[in-house]
Amino acid sequence: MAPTVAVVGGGISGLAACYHLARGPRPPKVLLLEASARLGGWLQSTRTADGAVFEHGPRGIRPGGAVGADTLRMVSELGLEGDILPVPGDHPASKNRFLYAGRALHKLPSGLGGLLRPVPPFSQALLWSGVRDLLAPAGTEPDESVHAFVHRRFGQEVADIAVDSLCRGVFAGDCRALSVRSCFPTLFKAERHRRSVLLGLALGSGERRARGTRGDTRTPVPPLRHVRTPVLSPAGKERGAESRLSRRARAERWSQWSLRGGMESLAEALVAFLRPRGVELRCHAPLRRLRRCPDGRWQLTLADGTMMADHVVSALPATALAEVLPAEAEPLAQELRCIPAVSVAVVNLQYEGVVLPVTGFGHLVPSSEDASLLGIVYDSVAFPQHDGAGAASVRLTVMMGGAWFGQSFGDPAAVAPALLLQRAQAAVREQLGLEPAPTRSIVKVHQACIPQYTLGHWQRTERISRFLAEQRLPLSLIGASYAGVSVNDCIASAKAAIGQLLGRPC
Ligand SMILES: Cc1cc2nc3c(=O)[nH]c(=O)nc-3n(C[C@H](O)[C@H](O)[C@H](O)COP(=O)(O)OP(=O)(O)OC[C@H]3O[C@@H](n4cnc5c(N)ncnc54)[C@H](O)[C@@H]3O)c2cc1C
Ligand SMILES: C=Cc1c2[nH]c(c1C)Cc1[nH]c(c(CCC(=O)O)c1C)Cc1[nH]c(c(C)c1CCC(=O)O)Cc1[nH]c(c(C)c1C=C)C2
Repeated sequence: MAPTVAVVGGGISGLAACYHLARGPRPPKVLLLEASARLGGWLQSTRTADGAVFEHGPRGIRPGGAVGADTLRMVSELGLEGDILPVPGDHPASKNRFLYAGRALHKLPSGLGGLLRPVPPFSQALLWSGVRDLLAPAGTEPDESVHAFVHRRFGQEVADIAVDSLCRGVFAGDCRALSVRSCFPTLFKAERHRRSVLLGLALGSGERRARGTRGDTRTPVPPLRHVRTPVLSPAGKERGAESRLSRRARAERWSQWSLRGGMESLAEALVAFLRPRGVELRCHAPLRRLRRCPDGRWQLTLADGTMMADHVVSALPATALAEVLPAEAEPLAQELRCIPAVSVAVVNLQYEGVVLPVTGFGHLVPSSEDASLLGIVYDSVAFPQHDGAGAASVRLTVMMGGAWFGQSFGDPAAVAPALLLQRAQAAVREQLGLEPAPTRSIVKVHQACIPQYTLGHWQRTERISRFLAEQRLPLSLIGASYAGVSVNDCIASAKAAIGQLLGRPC
């Protein structure tokens, strides 16, 4: 009888794991368990009757690198090629990003000219920060906060303004708490291998090729029928032939892409792929308890009974997995509880008859300017196809809270949506000068939605890997909590884990 694999968590990581389990020859029996009423996790798009699309989670995926190419290959195989909305390299949303600092918008410098002269909000030419990096000795610490690392290599202003904002625009996090080794492994390795970050980025880190993108904790795993060995998978880098879509993305220098029906259509296409292949997809099915049976299989306790599985792939947030582990896995649960996640308020706004003062991807706000307001995405610039029918509209997404949610708004479970809407509208008035009231607004509070790789995260994931290996648990850990929060990283971690489980690259 084919072994049973239970995938727990129906976000993009869990769905991608099912996809790789189902598409090979002689697939195991696959069951996906999702606690909520829908599949897709943070991939959430609202489609309105007039054809507009509002993203409440990810809105753009990067095509570059091995992981970006792998996602595009999957998108092609799912038949979504015709739905792709690319943002080419010469588009304003690719070229222009802004910072709101000193109560004004500033375009982030690009090109040589922007580096040679002082460009506000920076008081000196960024060239000098580059020179500093080329001359500074290499660091010796095994990990450092992102802020400390950038301060040491590029100086205080770059750390306080540029990198503070970058960490808010990717992790909704505080660069003084986040780990450079885990959040920006390319920068960390560039310094380690070439002494200078810029040299490392220009020449490549000089590492041997076959390593994961974010960590190096991969454990070799025998094929599924023999599996009693654990997996904590970093985003995998094994490459197949480049897809036509990926070649096109490279030729047209896409900075990001979306889908005509919004990012949620990626989850829907995966569901449509999985159902006819016999994968059982169960919503309203929260996993309550995992227990190891004497024969080595797992017993999964659900709200309405129990089931057995030979292998469990956890695509849950780390803290959710910690809640269901058996008592004998308490050392693992303790590590998992130390991987926190921050909450983000996402407010979508649509305006009619207004013009943005600048055109670009959006702007970020350094924490020193306004800790509570992370940034504003100008959605209608990158993806006007999502504006819907009718008058030309401006669609914006205001993101608030993150690592500063508690101090700014209190408990995310109790905050009033009206307060968030008011704060978002005030920010749009103040920072973009749009005075009229929006014609449409949607407020969402995403609790614990972006994991934070804090200082020492790499040691935590190593200890987790070691525990899984020593205990020989038939358990794979994938998802945003471990080795990259981007959609690409989540899909790549699923692919790597299933490749190890099946004993062949996916
Ligand atoms: C506001 C926002 C903007 C973002 N923007 C971008 C972007 O532009 N580009 C990009 O690449 N990435 C972006 N990301 C990051 C990316 O979207 C996420 O990291 C990714 O979607 C996480 O997917 P996941 O499957 O690992 O986790 P999740 O989506 O969190 O899925 C986990 C699933 O597990 C379920 N679950 C929890 N407990 C249980 C249980 N006990 N039993 C069963 N099921 C359970 C949950 O209901 C959920 O569906 C953004 C994220 C957010 C929140
Ligand atoms: C203001 C808050 C946020 C915005 N987006 C996110 C948050 C928390 C989440 C997010 N954004 C990106 C990723 C994926 C990272 C990856 O490795 O692909 C995630 C999880 C993409 C991204 N967005 C910005 C940057 C610099 C990046 C990194 C990749 C890239 O260069 O494209 C900038 C940015 N994000 C937001 C705004 C308003 C903004 C402005 C310039 C929203």
